[in-house]
Amino acid sequence: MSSSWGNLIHIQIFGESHGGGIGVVLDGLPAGYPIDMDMVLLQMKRRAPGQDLTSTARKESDSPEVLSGMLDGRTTGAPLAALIRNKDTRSGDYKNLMKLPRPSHADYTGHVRYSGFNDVRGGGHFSGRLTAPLVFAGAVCRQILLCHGIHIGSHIRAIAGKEDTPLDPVTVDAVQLDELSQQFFALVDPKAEDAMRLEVEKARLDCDSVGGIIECAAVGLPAGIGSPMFDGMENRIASLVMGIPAVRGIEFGTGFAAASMRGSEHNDAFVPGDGQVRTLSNHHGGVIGGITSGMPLLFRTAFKPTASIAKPQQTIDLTSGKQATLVIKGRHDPCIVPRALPVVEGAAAIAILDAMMELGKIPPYEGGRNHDA
Ligand SMILES: Cc1cc2nc3c(=O)[nH]c(=O)nc-3n(C[C@H](O)[C@H](O)[C@H](O)COP(=O)(O)O)c2cc1C
Ligand SMILES: C=C(O[C@@H]1CC(C(=O)O)=C[C@@H](OP(=O)(O)O)[C@H]1O)C(=O)O
Repeated sequence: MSSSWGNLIHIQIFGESHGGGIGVVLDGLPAGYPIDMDMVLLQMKRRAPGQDLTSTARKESDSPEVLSGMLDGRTTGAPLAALIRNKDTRSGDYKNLMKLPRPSHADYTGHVRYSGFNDVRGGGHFSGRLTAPLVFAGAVCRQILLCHGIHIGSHIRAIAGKEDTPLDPVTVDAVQLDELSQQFFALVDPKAEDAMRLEVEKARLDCDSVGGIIECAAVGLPAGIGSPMFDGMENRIASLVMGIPAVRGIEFGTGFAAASMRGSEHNDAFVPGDGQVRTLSNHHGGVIGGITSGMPLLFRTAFKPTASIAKPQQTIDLTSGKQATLVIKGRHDPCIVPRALPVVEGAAAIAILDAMMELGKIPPYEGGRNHDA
């Protein structure tokens, strides 16, 4: 399976939802950077299952065991490997799904692609659970970026059509993003929470699910990071974000709405700023020609409603080829969005760090260690 990514930072994610564990190997990290494990654990906790009624009831502590690549709280430059054990598996819930694939989950396509040998339990390697190691990798990368003044945060832009106030693409700053990136149900306007939760709860009680949108931003990024065509900043972020299970789309800046604007409306006028060129508006979302402009980088990600719902559904019996009725048992997120916030932020951090390293913008920590000093 193809679960490796990166040019300079290379990540390899392994494991299955109901196997012994899941994990990540992060290769190519710069040496000497301090990693605060409490900050890593905070991000792991934001994503962990079993939080509240918006999430699956499966309980996992998601504490990563760091096997290599760190010494005395700093990166050593060797591959950083982390293992997260699976504990609360209930594989009996998946017995009928071996032959009755869930509509909109990967049971059927996985069955065809891997000749029926794929592990369906808990979604196997397709599971949202595999985003735990992605969050670990992202939490490490974002701390390296923080040493260079780059801050990343996100909020729930919408759930089931109930909207939060958008981030201001021009004035969004480090303080706002740092605050958002510590919260579970992160919102710009906390008043939006009740209406969103109500939609999730209504869907849950209806044996159904809902989707939503996450808006993510990064500030402090210098201008000039990225490349044209196939290696642009958008391409790199999108390739990781689209790898997050249940993601259906991503748009940068004004995104699809740009299609119905005039050039005179959409163009962002250049103005002199504090020692750097800025733009008056930020429809471009911080990236032009695949290269960062120095303005806040901003994108939105659409999540579909969770596939596994408790309502009876129509499917095919893979053994007989006949139509069948499926009733899914088990513990599922009625809405994936709240737990996906640190996943999206982590994906952005990995992509940005990789792009910066490629241009030699991430030096060894403080120029390296002098053991004689
Ligand atoms: C954090 C997270 C939790 C998820 N939880 C569930 C879940 O409980 N039930 C489910 O059917 N899908 C869940 N998903 C989504 C599925 O894993 C995903 O829809 C499936 O693997 C098919 O992939 P695709 O939607 O990207 O095509 C979750 C995804 C994420 C990111
Ligand atoms: C375990 C997690 O989420 C799981 C993601 C998931 C899926 O199909 O993606 C299905 C459920 O698995 P299970 O049936 O084993 O409870 C979720 O609980 C996690 O995010 O850590």
